[in-house]
Amino acid sequence: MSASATVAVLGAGSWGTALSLLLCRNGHQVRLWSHDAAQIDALQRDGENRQFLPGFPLPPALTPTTSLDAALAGATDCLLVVPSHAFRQVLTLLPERLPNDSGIAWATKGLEPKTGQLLHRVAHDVLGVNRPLAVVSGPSFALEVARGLPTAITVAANQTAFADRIAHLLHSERFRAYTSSDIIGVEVCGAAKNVLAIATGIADGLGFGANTRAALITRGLAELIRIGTALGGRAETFMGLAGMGDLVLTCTDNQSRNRRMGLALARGMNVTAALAEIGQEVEGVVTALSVHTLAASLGIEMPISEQVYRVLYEQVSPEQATAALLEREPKPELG
Ligand SMILES: NC(=O)c1ccc[n+]([C@@H]2O[C@H](COP(=O)([O-])OP(=O)(O)OC[C@H]3O[C@@H](n4cnc5c(N)ncnc54)[C@H](O)[C@@H]3O)[C@@H](O)[C@H]2O)c1
Ligand SMILES: O=P(O)(O)OC[C@H](O)CO
Repeated sequence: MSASATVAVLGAGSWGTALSLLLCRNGHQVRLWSHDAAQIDALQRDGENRQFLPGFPLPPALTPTTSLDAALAGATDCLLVVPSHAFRQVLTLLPERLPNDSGIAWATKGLEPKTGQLLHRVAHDVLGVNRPLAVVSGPSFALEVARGLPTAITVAANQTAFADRIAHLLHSERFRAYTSSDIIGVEVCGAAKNVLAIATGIADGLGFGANTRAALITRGLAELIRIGTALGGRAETFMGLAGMGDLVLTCTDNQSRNRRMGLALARGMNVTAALAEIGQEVEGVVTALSVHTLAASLGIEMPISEQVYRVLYEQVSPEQATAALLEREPKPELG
């Protein structure tokens, strides 16, 4: 655990709130910002985040605010936890409010929806390439972190000292933070695993068994490695917490909104209705489109992710998508 810091956490959904609780438990002060005044009113009134993470009282060290100036003034650290669709928009508000050399970390998992860019590339666009940047990723359901259940994640940064700083802020006996220098690999894992979690939800929803689930996870990992290494990530990253760890977590547990999207699609629900039922961000829906475009432009085969894209965007039924996967010709497993 590091000396007491003042952290601006930008994004007050379930993950921003859970990380804020963790930081407060670690002895830090947190300013939790939301763009939504009604949400901040509710946090102040209820003393908890009833909408996104009910049942966890907000400690005195946590100050909810709708003012970005108040959140950032004098903050020692800044952690973005907004959905990927809001990432650039929020990032753009930061340079005029932060010293030029202050680092920025994020725990968002996804690609920029309109461009398919990795989020550190968006950060380069907005902030330049010299600032310390870090991404926090890995198998971590907000609810379990809020409950203090043991969790391990990865912090990948462009500067070793910055990875160490963010890891130390988050690290505790119940939350192990490992460091990495592979931002690309860690970002690809966090984004693309969501598409594979939708696939596994579909398979489980259609009544396929444990064999199918294991096959999807393993062949899904091969897809992650293929696209991630083509984009410049290191192969070993995909075997770690941000890769295999998060893939297994989201493919196997119904706390995952992406997996629940797949289960809903298998019940015959359309995407809009399923999103409304889930009521929270489901990053894999837009990421499936970006992965489809990226894989095509890189000439990479991602058959499972491709079928998820077809179900989401081309009115292919879950049954047809499954049949298309099963009808593929045999091929060598490796290579
Ligand atoms: N929930 C988890 O367990 C978990 C774990 C790891 C990573 N993540 C990632 O964290 C990110 C946030 O997810 P979440 O689970 O907290 O989402 P959530 O659905 O719980 O909450 C979304 C939050 O984003 C805010 N928001 C929406 N549009 C915004 C905008 N334009 N500007 C600013 N804020 C906006 C909403 O007000 C809300 O507070 C996602 O990328 C997700 O993949 C989530
Ligand atoms: O609920 P999901 O599917 O967005 O997954 C949440 C986290 O990414 C799990 O690590």
